Amino acid sequence: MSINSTPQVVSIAGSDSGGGAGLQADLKTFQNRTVFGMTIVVALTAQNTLGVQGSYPIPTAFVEEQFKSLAADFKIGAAKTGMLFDKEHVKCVVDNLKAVDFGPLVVDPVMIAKGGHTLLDTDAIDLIKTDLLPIAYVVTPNIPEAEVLVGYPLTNDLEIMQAAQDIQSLGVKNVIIKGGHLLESQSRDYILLESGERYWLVSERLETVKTHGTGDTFSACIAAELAKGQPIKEAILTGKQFIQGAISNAIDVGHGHGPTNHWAQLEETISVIEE
Ligand SMILES: Nc1ncnc2c1ncn2[C@@H]1O[C@H](COP(=O)(O)OP(=O)(O)OP(=O)(O)O)[C@@H](O)[C@H]1O
Ligand SMILES: Cc1ncc(CO)c(N)n1
Repeated sequence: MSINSTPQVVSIAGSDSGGGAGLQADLKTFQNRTVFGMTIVVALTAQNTLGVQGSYPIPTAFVEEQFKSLAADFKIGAAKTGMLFDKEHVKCVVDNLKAVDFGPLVVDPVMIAKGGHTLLDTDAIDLIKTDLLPIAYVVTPNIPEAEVLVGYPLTNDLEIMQAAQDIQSLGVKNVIIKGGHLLESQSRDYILLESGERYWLVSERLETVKTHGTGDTFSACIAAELAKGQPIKEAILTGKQFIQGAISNAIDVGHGHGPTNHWAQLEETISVIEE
């Protein structure tokens, strides 16, 4: 009888046919970080480095069937969510997560693709706040997503720090507000942990258009490290080191906002700045 001792992780998200974001980015990241990766497909997109040409939901009954298949066989040590499509799918994912033990949950509250295509109906946002975040261990909004979650603009550090606290008060234990959208010479992510510890993770901002799927790759790496039993602070640092390595060692595919390099190594030049 198997004791399922190899670290296992699942991504509950949408497929990116272009391979740089969504489930494909997650699986590539899991492979790099040497955890066994699985998927629960919530939606499909026709997508490339130029944008999202179309999207299509998987029937919720079939999303549920995938949950049941995995729960019946594997010992999943961590999970992440990405593109959840609409309210009905958020509810399905929440109900199913409550019925299984997939370990700590990383929620990447994916809303809009970098090219502007909607990946989550806006009327699903309330349910993310009231039902998904209370069962999440970590949430990783970018600045626009954090603004939607808190309902006010984030224009300076103080507002970002306040937003992290307001998001934590929705019930999620650890909050990371990603600074990839801040136009500064540094790329700074703000972290508020369950313990109350708060700090910025700072790296050199890389001048590139090849940032398709950065958020997915970052959160997938955190989920992979949690599945291996890493404490949250180490898992987040590894996520930042991995995304820095994946952006800086560029690959050349597609004609638009190219994907990151999922076979890159960790880039260790990250500073931790206590608040
Ligand atoms: N140009 C860059 N140089 C260095 N780090 C970056 C850059 N862009 C993003 N990052 C880092 O990548 C991670 C993801 O941040 P970002 O804000 O881009 O996520 P996102 O908008 O959710 O991405 P996506 O929607 O493409 O998945 C963060 O750790 C951020 O600091
Ligand atoms: C399927 C999918 N999930 C997430 C993102 C956000 O990067 C994307 N572009 N596509």
